[in-house]
Amino acid sequence: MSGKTFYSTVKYNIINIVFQLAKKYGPIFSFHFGSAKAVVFVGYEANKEALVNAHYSFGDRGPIPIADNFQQNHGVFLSNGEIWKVTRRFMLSILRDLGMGKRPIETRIIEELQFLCEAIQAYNGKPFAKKVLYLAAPNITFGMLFGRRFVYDDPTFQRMITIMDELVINIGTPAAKCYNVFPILKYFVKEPAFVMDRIHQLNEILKVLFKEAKEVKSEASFRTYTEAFVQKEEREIVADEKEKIFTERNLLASAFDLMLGGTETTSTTIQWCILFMMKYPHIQKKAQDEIKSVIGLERPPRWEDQKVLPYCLAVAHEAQRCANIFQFFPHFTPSDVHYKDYFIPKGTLTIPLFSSVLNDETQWETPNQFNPNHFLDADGKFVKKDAFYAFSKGRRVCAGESLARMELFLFITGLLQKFTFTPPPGVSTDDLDINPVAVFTMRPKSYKVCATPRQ
Ligand code: HEM
Repeated sequence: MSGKTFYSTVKYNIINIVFQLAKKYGPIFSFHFGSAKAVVFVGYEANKEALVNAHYSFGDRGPIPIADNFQQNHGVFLSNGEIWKVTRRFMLSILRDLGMGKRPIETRIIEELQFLCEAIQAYNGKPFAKKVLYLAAPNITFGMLFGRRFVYDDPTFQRMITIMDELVINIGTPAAKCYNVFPILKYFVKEPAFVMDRIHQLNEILKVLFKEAKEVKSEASFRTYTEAFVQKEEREIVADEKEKIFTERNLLASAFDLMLGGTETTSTTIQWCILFMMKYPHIQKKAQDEIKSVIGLERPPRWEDQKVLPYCLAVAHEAQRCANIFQFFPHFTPSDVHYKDYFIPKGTLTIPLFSSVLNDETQWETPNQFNPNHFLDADGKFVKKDAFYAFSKGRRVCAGESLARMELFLFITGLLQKFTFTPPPGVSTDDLDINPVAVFTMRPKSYKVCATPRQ
């Protein structure tokens, strides 16, 4: 357990404010959000009730105008109704067919881990920026979309990463957040136009990559999400269905969802984890000792090793809990709801506050500390925690959860197997800043890290 309090150092901590409000008004309360009313769910019990037990009542996606401008009720993240239902079902089944959470993707992740280790090794123990830790996860998603990986300095790869980065920053600026509440501000805020421009650029790149991928002949019925989607599109045209769902518009929108879901989230969590490992070297050492004694330093970790590496698995989960990259995601009531003693009208914005569950003191022994023991029993065995809401729960639960879990365990364990991570010379563990930067996600601030190969 770390001696330092995690959240005592986090300035402007909205969660603490919300907990104070919940103490005064109860775990479900409303406030005015621009001209609209929003209902907030605070803590484990309230969120479980809303997201799991009453998931149909609170299962629509709430509006995020800056992103709705380009998704226009397509894809999965930001859509509702029939298009969401059909596209989500299709996405989940294709990702499963492509091996999400199973051996084919495991093999791909382990291969990508070697490339990441080589990129880190090239710094020869000298400091490198956290950006390097961002490079591996996108290639897993890109493989599912385009059927290939990219070398890290490939200009198209770099351009896609840069665009995603610019989008994540610009969707989350204070001005963009104001625009989301008051869309009338569109004439005064630069972000909506900037975001649309980058989406346009990204779509042009995607179209070229889809075309290139189509030219590769393969025996399999489909090799990528894109191929499976286009086959569906062709069948829909033949069947002449009126409400077409498998359109190019929806392909671009759902590919964007996979890119955002599959790059920013996992990569940012890896960056957080390495920061925590530098900050709490005794925890890093304990994880490394476990790896050395159980699988050694040569054979890459496998997914089934999670059963014999409980401490590493706990570190990956605790990194996610403390990183808390999505504090909440807006939901919406699809119809009038009579819930407990409340009447919540159709179309009300509801905010399940994941952070309030991940920091709920009734569920976590030391919610404000980085403490892998949260996920271990007295015998050191891994325990699943129902209050682990990093991926949300219920109807809108993250569509890439099993992929993300596998990536995080394998990348984090594989990195700790090969390297010891320390702050650059002249920087102490106390100097390491674990306050987040709030963009669309909660990111760690810029940092540099040294990686020393383990013998
Ligand atoms: C550390 C990694 C990840 C975290 C923490 C994460 C977290 C989340 C959260 C909190 C939501 C919103 C749920 C809600 O509205 O209640 C979400 C939705 C989603 N995620 Fe993830 N995610 C991760 C990785 C991924 C990956 C790897 C993919 C796909 C390859 C993905 C695809 C999606 C999609 C498509 C949705 C929209 C689901 C819907 O609205 O029906 N995510 N994720």
